[in-house]
Amino acid sequence: MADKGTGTADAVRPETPPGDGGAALVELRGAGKSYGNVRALHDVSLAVRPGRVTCVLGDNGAGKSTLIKIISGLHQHSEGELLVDGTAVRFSTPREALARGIATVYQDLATVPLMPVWRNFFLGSEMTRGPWPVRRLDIARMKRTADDELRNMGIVLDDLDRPIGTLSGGQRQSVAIARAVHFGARVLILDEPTAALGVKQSGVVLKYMAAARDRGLGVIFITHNPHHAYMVGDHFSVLRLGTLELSADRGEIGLEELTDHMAGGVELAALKHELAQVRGVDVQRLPEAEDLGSSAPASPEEAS
Ligand SMILES: Nc1ncnc2c1ncn2[C@@H]1O[C@H](COP(=O)(O)OP(=O)(O)OP(=O)(O)O)[C@@H](O)[C@H]1O
Repeated sequence: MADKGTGTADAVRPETPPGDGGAALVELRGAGKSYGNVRALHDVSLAVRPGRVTCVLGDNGAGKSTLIKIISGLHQHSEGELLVDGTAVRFSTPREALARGIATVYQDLATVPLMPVWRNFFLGSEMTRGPWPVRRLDIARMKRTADDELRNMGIVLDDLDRPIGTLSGGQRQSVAIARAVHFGARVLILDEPTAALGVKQSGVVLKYMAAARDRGLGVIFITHNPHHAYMVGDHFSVLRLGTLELSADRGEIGLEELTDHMAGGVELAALKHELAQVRGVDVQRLPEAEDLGSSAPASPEEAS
């Protein structure tokens, strides 16, 4: 199929998956969710395997948020099954999902901008020393551990005392990924981590997403950008109006075809056909489907 090997994609995403897939960490089987009489998700099946990036793509309203809310314990599915390590579960709270190693990094990141990087790294799980009642924060150990963990992921920040709000969006996302890895995530859900970022910063985040995958995590990458998905993805699930429109492994689909499956390809062709009937509209000047997605991320050289 077309366009399997763009140079940039190969650089971030090696052709041979680092993990063989293995048994699914998390699986949806015919899962669905209705909000009152709005059916947001219907009959969706998806497997998240260790050492692999599973991309969930879809346009606005496709059901991406609903899907991650089910897996992360914010909402319960109203049809089908959610399995963790092969056993059917029904989470009541995000804490229950976290206890099973399912961590979610949301776009807003829930950080405290004025606090230092190391403090945000441990927010809510601070290290302490000394016996009660003279127990104190173990600042030196937290700084050292945060530095080690960030370096292990290849993230080098010159000063961990900097307020996290002064880091770039890509760096903040990267810190959040390293944090989830440190606190034992086995499944990492990333909710549109590149949506608000420019080309270079998107490349940075994709690089650390690949690093988490290389450490054996199962990564769920939510995005509406097929270019970003194709840089790191091992599997692609495209949602449309709440149902699974495509489910394909990397070897089964090229970037061009993936882009066509996203809103844009088929609709644009139909729209062009309609517009061709309207006087004064030059359909030849309309963009092609692939031009509609936001720009592809930087090459890793540029991104590093
Ligand atoms: N709490 C809710 N109550 C009623 N309807 C909802 C609720 N949350 C989502 N929906 C509806 O479910 C459908 C899927 O929404 P969802 O937010 O999962 O899509 P999405 O792919 O994440 O979209 P976006 O990219 O715009 O965030 C939409 O039609 C939406 O209006």
